[in-house]
Amino acid sequence: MTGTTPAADHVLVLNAGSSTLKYQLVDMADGSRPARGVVERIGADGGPADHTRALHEVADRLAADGHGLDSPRLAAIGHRVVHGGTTYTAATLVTDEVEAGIEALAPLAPLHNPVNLRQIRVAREVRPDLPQVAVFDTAFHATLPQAAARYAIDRGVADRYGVRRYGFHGTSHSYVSRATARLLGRAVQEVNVIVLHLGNGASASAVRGGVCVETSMGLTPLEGLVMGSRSGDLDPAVPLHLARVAGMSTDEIDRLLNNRGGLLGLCGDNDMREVVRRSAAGDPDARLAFDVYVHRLRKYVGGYLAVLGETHAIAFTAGVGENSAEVREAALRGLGRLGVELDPVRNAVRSAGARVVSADGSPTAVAVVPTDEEWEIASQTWQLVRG
Ligand SMILES: Nc1ncnc2c1ncn2[C@@H]1O[C@H](COP(=O)(O)OP(=O)(O)O)[C@@H](O)[C@H]1O
Ligand SMILES: CC(=O)OP(=O)(O)O
Ligand SMILES: [Mg+2]
Repeated sequence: MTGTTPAADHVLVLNAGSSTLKYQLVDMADGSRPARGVVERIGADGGPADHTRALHEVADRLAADGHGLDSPRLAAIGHRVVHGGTTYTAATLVTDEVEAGIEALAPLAPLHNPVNLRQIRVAREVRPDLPQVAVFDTAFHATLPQAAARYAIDRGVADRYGVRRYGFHGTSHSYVSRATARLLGRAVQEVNVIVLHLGNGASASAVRGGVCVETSMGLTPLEGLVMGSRSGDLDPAVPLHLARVAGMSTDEIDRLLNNRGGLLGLCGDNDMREVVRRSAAGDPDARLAFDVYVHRLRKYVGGYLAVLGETHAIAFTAGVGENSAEVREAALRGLGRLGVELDPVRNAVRSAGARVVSADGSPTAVAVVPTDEEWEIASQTWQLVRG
C-alpha cells in the first residue's frame, strides 16, 4: 500500500430483464470490465426465487471476486429502468421522488418496472452513500414525432391516461445506431439506420442521423415484433373478443399475450435456438412459429425502409439478431430490388465483433452489431455523476 486512496472510478451496472439479472462492473478509467455476469432463470426451476435473491447472489459473486459492494473504488450504481413515461427522458439521479415516479409507471411495464424498483431499493439500502442513476429504456425514443407517437384514438382520453407510443430497448437502439455508423466509417449525423434488436424481447427502430423517428414497441413492450413469449401486434379487438366470448379476465388476457404468446404460444418454445433446431428437423409447429416471426420482421423492415427513405444500414443485434444467421437470411431474402443484398457467406460466418454481412455494393449495408447496454448505462451514469 502506498497510502494513497484508490480512485473511485468503477460503475456497477444492473440490467434486470424479466427473468435475468445481468451485471457488470465497469472501470471508467480504461473501459475494462473487472467483473461481469448474469443470473438466469429467476423465478423458474433451479434459479433464485425472485430478483431480490438474484441481487444478493450478484453481491456474493462480486465479493468473492474481490469487488464487494463495499469497495471504495465504486463511484456509482447505474440501473436499467424500462419505463420512464414522459417524465424521464434522460438518465436521472435516483431520489425518493424518482422511486415513486418509477413505481407509478409500473402498470405500463409490469414485467420490468417493479423488478427495477426493487433492485434500486436494495442497492440504496446497501450503499446509501453512493449516487444511483436510473437509465430508461424509453429515453432514446422521446424524439418520436407526433405522427409516430400518437395512436388514432380520442385525444382527450389519450392525453388524460398517457396513452401513446413510448418505445423500449432505447439504450440498445442508441448504442447500436452509433456503433453502426462507426462500423461504416461515417458520422452518426450522416446515416439513417434500421436497428433490429432481437432478444427475448424484440423491437425495431428507425434512426435518422442519430435521432429515433420510429420504433415498434408502444405504450408497453408488447406491441410490434413477435417475441419469445409476447405476441407483438394483433387486432386490438382480440382482447375484447376474448373477454366477451371466452370470459377471460384482464389478468388472464395479459398473461396470454405477455407470457404465453410469441414463439412460446405458437410452438411451446421461447428460445429461437430450439425453434430453429426443431424446424430443421421437420416439426411443423416450430416451422410455423419461425415463419410468423420472420414474416412480421419483414413487414417492419419494409415499413422502416419507407419511413427513412434513404437507408444506409440495417443492423441486427441482441441474442437472436447477433447469433441467428437463419433469421437474418429469412428476414432479408429477395429484397435486392429494395437495395438490400445480404452476402450468404458473410452472413453465415460466426464471429463476435461488429461486422458487415451484405454484398459489396449493396446500397443498404447489412451489419451484425453486438449491443452493449451495460456500457451505455455505465457511461451515462458516469457522465451524470462526474459531469
Ligand atoms: N445461436 C443462436 N441462435 C438463435 N437464437 C439465439 C442464439 N443464441 C441466443 N439466441 C437467442 O437469444 C435470446 C436471448 O437474447 P438476449 O438478448 O440475451 O435477451 P434478453 O436480454 O431479452 O434476455 C434467446 O431467447 C435465444 O433464443
Ligand atoms: C423492454 C423489454 O422488452 O426488455 P427485455 O427484452 O429485456 O425483456
Ligand atoms: Mg435484453
